[in-house]
Order: sequence, then structure tokens, then C-alpha cells
Amino acid sequence: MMGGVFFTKGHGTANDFVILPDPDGELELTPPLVAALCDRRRGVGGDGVLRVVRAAKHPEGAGHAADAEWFMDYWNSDGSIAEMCGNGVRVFARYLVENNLATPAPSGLPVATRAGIMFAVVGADTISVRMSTPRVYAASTATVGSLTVPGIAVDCGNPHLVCGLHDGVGLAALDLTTAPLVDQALFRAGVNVEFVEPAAGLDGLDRHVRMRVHERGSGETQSCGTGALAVGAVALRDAGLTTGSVAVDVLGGRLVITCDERGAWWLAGPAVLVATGEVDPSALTIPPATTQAN
Ligand SMILES: N[C@@H](CCC[C@H](N)C(=O)O)C(=O)O
Repeated sequence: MMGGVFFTKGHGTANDFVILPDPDGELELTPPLVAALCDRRRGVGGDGVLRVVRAAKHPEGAGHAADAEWFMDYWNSDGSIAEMCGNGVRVFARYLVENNLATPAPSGLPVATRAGIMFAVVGADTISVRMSTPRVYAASTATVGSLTVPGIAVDCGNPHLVCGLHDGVGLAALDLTTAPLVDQALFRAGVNVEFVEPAAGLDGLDRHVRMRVHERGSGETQSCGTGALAVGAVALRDAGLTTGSVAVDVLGGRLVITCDERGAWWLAGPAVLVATGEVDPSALTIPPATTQAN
């Protein structure tokens, strides 16, 4: 195969990614190529792409190069770019450590993103990421079919709308095959929408909820780390707590959000690499370009 692209496939609670090693930023990544790689029938398949590039070698990472060697260049499966991906950082850190590109430090491995530097503490199974502080900022709604659910907008570096279900409507009843309708004026750059229902209490945790998510640029996914952070922030706030831990059950497993005594926010859960390979770009079905390349 001429000019193959090497990849690793990984996931965090079934939020899955095509990881592209590109330390020197030489890969010509375009929205159509990303969409083709993420195609689940004609490509490798994934909710998004994580390009592993040295911060110094990426225009949006260079400003962080003194503090973080690596930049997570995250793309959604439709070829759009997002500021941040919480599960992505966990899988990215797993990739760096397993490929001897970084050494896990007790204080956390710095990973530069478009939303700033996150710190990943790498364990055998669980990877915990110190996230940016979620900002709860506005009331809004999301409409799914004939159901309109009140929600709270939360900025986690990327935009979220957390909607709590009430009145006997459960998560299972929601059809998320199309995007929920939201206030376009409030969410000019689009939004990730989380629907939440309470779950039975768990020992050692302050709150326990279940969530489904419709992600901007990827559709319904099995999990969303920044979405879980937004949900955890709203759950603690609604409980009148300024610190604590929230278990967030997603379709693909369990994430735990913690706000510690120092006011630091953490996202914890498993991160797994499952395959490596080489893809022939000429064999991919490249869709017509709809967005500009980065
Ligand atoms: N699944 C991710 C979020 C990915 C980005 C999101 N779709 C966006 O466009 O903001 C996560 O784990 O946080």
C-alpha cells in the first residue's frame, strides 16, 4: 500500500476514536478525510479523530508548547473541529503512555487542547483528567419530538445543554437519531445535549444519574466526558454541594465526576486501546467537502 495512514483505535466508555500519530504535524487532515475515516461501514469507524501532534508543531498548540509536549487535535466524525473532548483526553493519554511518548507523572500528564491544558493521571484501568472548571450560565430548552425539556447551559470548554427528565418520561423513550431542537441564538456554534434521569444511590458517591447524549458533530454517542462533567456540575449545584462526586452512567459504562476540596474538577473512567493498523486513503469513500479544512 502506498502512502498508508497509521492509526490506533481506542475508546473511553465506548466513545470511540481513530487515533492518528502525527508528531511533526505533517498529515493533511481535512474534514472529508476525517468523515471517511470515521465512517462505520466504509472506514475505520469512530465518533471522532484524535491527531497526536507535538504542541510546537500545531498552530493551535504552539502557545502551550512550554507546558505540554503534546496537543490533542480533536475532530468530530462529521469533520468539524471541537475545542475539547474529555474521553478523548483519557484515550489520548493512554496512547501516549502505551507508546512511550510520555511518562505518567503523579501530578498528571499535561495534554494541550483548544480549551487549554488538561492533566491526565494514568492508572492501570482508570484515567482521571483534571478538567477546566465548568461554567453554568443560562436556562434554555431542548425539544425531542413532541417533548420539550428545560435545561441549563454549561460551558466545559465546549458547549453543553443539560436537560433533566421529569413527569414519568425516561431516557429510554427518547429518539436521539436526529439532533434535539435548541435555541440557535444561544448556541450559535451548536451544542452537545445531555438528557439526565436519577439513579439509585451508590455508596461513597454524592449523586448517581444516568445520561444519554446527542453530540454536536457526531450524533448520539455511547458516552461524552465533557457532557458528564456538565451533568456532574449541575447535579452538585442542584444538591447545594460545592464539592463531591457524581457517578454518571452512560450507555457505554460509568464515568465519575469529582469536584475536590481545592475546587479542581475531575473526570474519571476507563480508557482502552483496541487495535492498530494502516489505512489506504485511496480506498476510503471521501465525501464532498462541506466545511473548511483547519
Ligand atoms: N465526546 C467528547 C466531546 C466531543 C466534542 C463534542 N462533540 C463537541 O463538538 O463539542 C467528550 O468526551 O467530551
